[in-house]
Amino acid sequence: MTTTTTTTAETVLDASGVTMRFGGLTAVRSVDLTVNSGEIVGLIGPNGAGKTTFFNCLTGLYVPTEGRVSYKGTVLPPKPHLVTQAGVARTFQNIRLFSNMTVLENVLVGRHTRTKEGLWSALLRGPGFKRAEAESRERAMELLEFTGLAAKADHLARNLPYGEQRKLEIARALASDPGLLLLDEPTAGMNPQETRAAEDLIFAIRDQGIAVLVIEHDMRFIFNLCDRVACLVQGEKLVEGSPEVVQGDDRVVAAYLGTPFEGAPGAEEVAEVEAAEAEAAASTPADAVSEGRESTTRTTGPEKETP
Ligand SMILES: Nc1ncnc2c1ncn2[C@@H]1O[C@H](COP(=O)(O)OP(=O)(O)OP(=O)(O)O)[C@@H](O)[C@H]1O
Repeated sequence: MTTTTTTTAETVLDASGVTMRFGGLTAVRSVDLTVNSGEIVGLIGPNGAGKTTFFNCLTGLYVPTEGRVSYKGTVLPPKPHLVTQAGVARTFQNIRLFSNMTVLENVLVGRHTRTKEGLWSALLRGPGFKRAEAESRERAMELLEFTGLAAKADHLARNLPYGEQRKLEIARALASDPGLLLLDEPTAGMNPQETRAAEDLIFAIRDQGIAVLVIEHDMRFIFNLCDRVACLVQGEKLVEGSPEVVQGDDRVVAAYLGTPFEGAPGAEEVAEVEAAEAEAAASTPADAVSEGRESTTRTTGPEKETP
């Protein structure tokens, strides 16, 4: 496995031995991944490889069966709001906006982890609350400027075109002032122009000092954007390295095409099943005829006539 490590940068995210099982299914198996300050790291892999499950383990939505996730040297608590408070924000594969709230209100919701005013202050609307509210609005408007949505601050979220809804999700995530932003398929459903704009936005986010971990299926986007890319296959990290290294790795191509290769995650199990099936197929016809029953393993060809 090829690994590129930046030793001088601060480690922002350190996921170590993360495993997530759902009953008998191991969706993520012993995955290690770091993200350093100033980096954009990509997470790729075929459908069902475990990418979103891994994100859910990082953000407290799932409690990993095994493993540990640290942010800037501190182990993250397995509760989404505490993870956000610690400095890790995320967007979702399926857009999760408050569709009947305005664009500005959506960003203000994302701001709540950074406001200190409590319930009584909010109910009494005292000077502390008003000051905090004004600051939140100012910050939210800054973020809308940054993401190019300021002109639509008063529009209902549901009336935004799809690409802008994705941007709004990012603005809302940024409202919690994260040090690490996790993006789950940020360009899904976007046209090429919107995808290019999303790329520029993510570069700008990185330039503001926020490390980024991004899941994407658009390979051109990911290889253009990322400093480092990790490829998951059947829950295991198969390859990690620079975009050039990952792009040129035959195992990654094979994994996407579904071609089996030596050492592939799950390949041993597949080989065992295939061997057992071959053995059964070789022995079953004679047995089946002598015992007067049909083979259940054979799927093609007519039954052979016995003289
Ligand atoms: N809550 C759950 N309960 C049971 N199985 C789950 C659950 N969440 C995910 N899985 C399974 O875990 C595996 C990994 O799914 P996951 O959604 O993480 O893959 P992915 O790489 O994000 O896929 P995609 O690219 O299609 O979004 C799949 O087999 C999926 O069916």
